[in-house]
Amino acid sequence: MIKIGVIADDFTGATDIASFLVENGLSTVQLSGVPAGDIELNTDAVVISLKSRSCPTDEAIRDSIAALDWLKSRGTEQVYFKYCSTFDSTAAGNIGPVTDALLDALDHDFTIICPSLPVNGRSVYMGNLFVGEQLLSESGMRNHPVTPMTDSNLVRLMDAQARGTTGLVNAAIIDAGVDAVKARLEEVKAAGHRYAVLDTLNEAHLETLGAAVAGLPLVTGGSGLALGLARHLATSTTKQSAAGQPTRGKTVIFSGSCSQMTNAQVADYRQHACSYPLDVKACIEQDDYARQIMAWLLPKLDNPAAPLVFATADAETLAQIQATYGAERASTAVEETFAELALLAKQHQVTNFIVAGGETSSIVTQRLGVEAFHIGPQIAPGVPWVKAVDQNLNLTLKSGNFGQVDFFSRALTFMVEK
Ligand SMILES: Nc1ncnc2c1ncn2[C@@H]1O[C@H](COP(=O)(O)OP(=O)(O)O)[C@@H](O)[C@H]1O
Ligand SMILES: O=C(O)[C@@H](O)C(=O)COP(=O)(O)O
Repeated sequence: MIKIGVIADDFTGATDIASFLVENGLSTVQLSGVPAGDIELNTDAVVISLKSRSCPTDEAIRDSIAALDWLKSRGTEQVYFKYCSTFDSTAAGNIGPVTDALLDALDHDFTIICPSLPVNGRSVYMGNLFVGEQLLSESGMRNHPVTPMTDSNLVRLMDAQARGTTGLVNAAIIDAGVDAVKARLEEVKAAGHRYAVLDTLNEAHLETLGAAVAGLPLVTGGSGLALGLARHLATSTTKQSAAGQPTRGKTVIFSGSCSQMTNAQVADYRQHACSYPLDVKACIEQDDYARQIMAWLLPKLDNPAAPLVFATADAETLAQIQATYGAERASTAVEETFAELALLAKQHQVTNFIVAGGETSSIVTQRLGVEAFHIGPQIAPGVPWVKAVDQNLNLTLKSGNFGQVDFFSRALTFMVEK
């Protein structure tokens, strides 16, 4: 029986939530999409990684329902739809429609919306999402290449995207404890709302919420709530991360995120290692571009400071590129170049991949053909090493916004001899 079955809308988000489940005592396996064949699993939690955040809505629904069917066939007690802690969604919005489709398929009519992750500065107050001290709409997320966020109000965002209406459980009620939250959820439901946004300011709130929503068939949110649920469900406090320990091998770093944090991380790492700036024009126009980059990488694969290939650009440069080539054309070409490069690197015996960016990580992992991961130690909150179950591959899938400034150097220090 799976205690928590997570459907994650991208791969970095999936490793993020898997790492919080593991850190808080639940054994967890992460799957790359819905497994095609039979797979033997004996874990408390399963996280299915999809690439459904910014694809067309009907595809996102189809993939999420396939994941749900698989989880139901395994006897999952609670389903968790994991999206970004910054509520990343396109103007048409996949979070609302996928939530509605999951509720329908579970024959249920109520769920909660909880994107917060206080340890990484994502909090919700009176239904408004903050990144550090800034409203979401005033943070770097307003310049995201694929899902720019220009509204911070979760009630408004849900009302625009989803079928039903949204109520609020505010911070004062959460301070009052588990019973007060349960009573308020009943009130929100009785008022005819289909969703309740949960304020969250700190870890104590997550623990209260974890206990209060433990019985709901479907919960939705970022990875923070997983901490609360895992602490409520786990029978031991031991971290379950030994199976994902990375071993030493040829290593590359790919950065496809344009977040402010990844820009700072790339600038920091470039001082210590060889780096290759991706040329977006060449990604679009040159069929053999990935091979050219592989030729540059080849003599550097055993460097103690692993070589870095980056598309990461600041907001102004990105805007110029998007104006020249179109946002979708540019991002698709960049993603495809990283995917081809990953496959070439694997053919040249690279076993360790450190990848920054959710969309980038999703396509790289899919192209490497990994079916399932063990979750290893956390390099930063929400960013663990993961180890392929079925091949000799160690990966770090870093959310664009997460990690310390020296994240790439830190990640390299975790590898041990086989
Ligand atoms: N220089 C660039 N020009 C255009 N698009 C880019 C550039 N660098 C990255 N991208 C695209 O931006 C998107 C970044 O998304 P993602 O990888 O999910 O990062 P994050 O985790 O920051 O959201 C990807 O589709 C990537 O291909
Ligand atoms: O919840 C989060 O912030 C992350 O887990 C996440 O979803 C990462 O997405 P990207 O920022 O696109 O890497």
